[in-house]
Amino acid sequence: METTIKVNQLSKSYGTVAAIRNVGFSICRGEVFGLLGANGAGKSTTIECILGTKKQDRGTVSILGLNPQRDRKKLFENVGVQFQEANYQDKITVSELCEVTQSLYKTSLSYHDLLKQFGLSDKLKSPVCELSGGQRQRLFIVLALIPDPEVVFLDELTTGLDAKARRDVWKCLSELKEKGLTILLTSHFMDEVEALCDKIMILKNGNSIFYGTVQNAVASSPYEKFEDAYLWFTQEEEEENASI
Ligand SMILES: Nc1ncnc2c1ncn2[C@@H]1O[C@H](COP(=O)(O)OP(=O)(O)OP(=O)(O)O)[C@@H](O)[C@H]1O
Repeated sequence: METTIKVNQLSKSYGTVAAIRNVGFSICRGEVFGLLGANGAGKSTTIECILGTKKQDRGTVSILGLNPQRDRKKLFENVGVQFQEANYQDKITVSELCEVTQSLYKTSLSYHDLLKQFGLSDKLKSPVCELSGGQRQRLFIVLALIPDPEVVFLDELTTGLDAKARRDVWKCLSELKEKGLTILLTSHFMDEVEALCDKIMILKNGNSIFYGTVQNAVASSPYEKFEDAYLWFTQEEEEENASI
């Protein structure tokens, strides 16, 4: 299978804080990859190094065969990023923000279709600042998909969404995956990870403590439920590390 993202022995420190150490994984085309770990585990740092918005101290990154530091422009055309909060004018409407986003790219998808898929059609004329938290979250996924990217980065995918909206987002993403979209997501919800991710990496204090499938993670733990296995991994390692 064609590799979309390849990360090799990535390390980055902020001053004396080692944010990530020797992180490595690869993601194939059409795969959903979950980067997991507690707050401060190193997820954002890893993503920023892959996108080239931060420079690693050591290690290499290849995304769509490009070097993110060198090929920024080409990368930008083919990679979508969901931001938690974007910078936009106070009173800008949903359709205006979509238009502006579309104008940044050479090729783009119809944002009308995307808004429909994500249940926001009736919000076209609404100011973004008047959307609910969950609606805004979905709008940011739409913005990430407007460039018709080959890879999309979704940070805390469904935080703030109600149960129905979460299921709808999962369904939309599964359909996009079927069409070959590669997805790297972070999530603190293990049901979501289980429903969507082909492979996961669990980070703890900047170290990779598990890399494989959800099924492997469960099988390597004494538990039957993934959430229990996840908690076991993150806690167990702490005790092991403490005794080393
Ligand atoms: N700009 C920075 N300057 C100094 N330290 C930083 C900076 N950014 C991150 N860190 C530190 O690096 C470590 C990893 O942070 P990172 O943001 O990558 O974690 P995260 O897993 O994305 O967390 P969250 O789930 O809260 O978003 C943390 O200890 C954090 O305090």
